[in-house]
Amino acid sequence: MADARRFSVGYALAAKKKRSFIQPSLVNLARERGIDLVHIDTGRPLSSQGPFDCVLHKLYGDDWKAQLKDYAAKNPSVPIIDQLDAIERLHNRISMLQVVSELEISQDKETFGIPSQVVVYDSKALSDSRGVGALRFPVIAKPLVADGSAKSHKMSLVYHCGELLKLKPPLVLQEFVNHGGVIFKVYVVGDYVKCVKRRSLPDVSPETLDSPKRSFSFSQVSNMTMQDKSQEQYDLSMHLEDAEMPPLSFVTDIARGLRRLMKLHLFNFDVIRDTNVGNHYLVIDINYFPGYAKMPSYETVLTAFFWEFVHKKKEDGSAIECESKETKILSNDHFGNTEELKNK
Ligand SMILES: Nc1ncnc2c1ncn2[C@@H]1O[C@H](COP(=O)(O)OP(=O)(O)OP(=O)(O)O)[C@@H](O)[C@H]1O
Ligand SMILES: O=P(O)(O)O[C@H]1[C@H](O)[C@@H](O)[C@H](OP(=O)(O)O)[C@@H](OP(=O)(O)O)[C@H]1O
Ligand SMILES: [Mg+2]
Ligand SMILES: [Mg+2]
Repeated sequence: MADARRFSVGYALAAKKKRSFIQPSLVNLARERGIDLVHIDTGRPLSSQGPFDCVLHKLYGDDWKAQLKDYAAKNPSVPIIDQLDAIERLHNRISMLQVVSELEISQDKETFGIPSQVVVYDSKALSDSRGVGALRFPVIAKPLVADGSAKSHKMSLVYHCGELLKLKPPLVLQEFVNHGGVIFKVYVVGDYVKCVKRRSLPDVSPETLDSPKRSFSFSQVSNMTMQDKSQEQYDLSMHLEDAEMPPLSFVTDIARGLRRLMKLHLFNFDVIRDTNVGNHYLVIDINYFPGYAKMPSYETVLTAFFWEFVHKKKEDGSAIECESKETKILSNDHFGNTEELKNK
């Protein structure tokens, strides 16, 4: 007999995130599968809302943290996607990438790592060449904190060390790695992994480095929408269409390893392929609860994820842990088709 029980997934999201993620197509598909997506009003105590079968959230600030902790203490059987301390690791661009070096994955044909980087806490270190260490220019200066603000996405590509003095710490100086102007974004939703291509910064030639070129600022280059014609031109010149994807098994291994170490269900990471090496990949960014609406078939994938989550809870009678033994794993092939792999 069909399961007539309905489930309620409470979501606490900033207005912009709500607009992009809570699309009618997702709400309707989830509803058809017996799952109601319910807005959480952060102006009222969380504990007075619900009941929920699980809580989904991406908000910053002490008030929300206190609300969620209070709710979790009063409702220990309601799973929270994801835990605050696990998410917080991604709010600092140093701790965010440390986890990559903890991955234990055999590296045969393809290898991976992170770019060389240093953290700079005060301006004095920028005028002292020891502060910059052995970094090779150009470097990308990234705000240390990744807290979802527009400021935290404002980066600078710096060609010469004299230009560093203009920057405002705390920041991370990360070696810029030539990667053919194409970035791979790997979306993770529980056990589901999807890799897509996006445009990125063009390579920097040795001639450019020899010229007195000035640093420049940019923000969220992979999401940039240029005027149609220039966008087309740019993608053509970068051979975006032709760029070879990294092997799916390789990115999936990294994704599953990161998921297990970080104890997170919802994130994406950015990977570039070092053009000088060819089969060496660098993880440069990890984002909690990214823009899933940009992922193909996001409604199907997210609905399946919620379904698994609430049913798992129902079967066990308890909140599920990140490392629980899942019997049904959603996977995807190179063509983006979703398939179910049983008892993997
Ligand atoms: N080390 C690097 N070498 C080459 N290009 C880089 C490097 N780091 C970042 N980039 C380029 O800069 C862009 C922004 O960097 P990053 O992804 O760290 O910023 P972000 O604001 O956190 O991005 P997102 O919008 O994905 O959260 C990347 O998408 C890529 O195009
Ligand atoms: O708003 P903050 O907390 O900074 O998070 C952003 C992430 O950093 C980005 O990675 C998301 O874009 P992508 O899904 O293209 O990576 C981006 O997606 P969005 O702009 O579609 O919401 C955001 O999720
Ligand atoms: Mg990024
Ligand atoms: Mg980011």
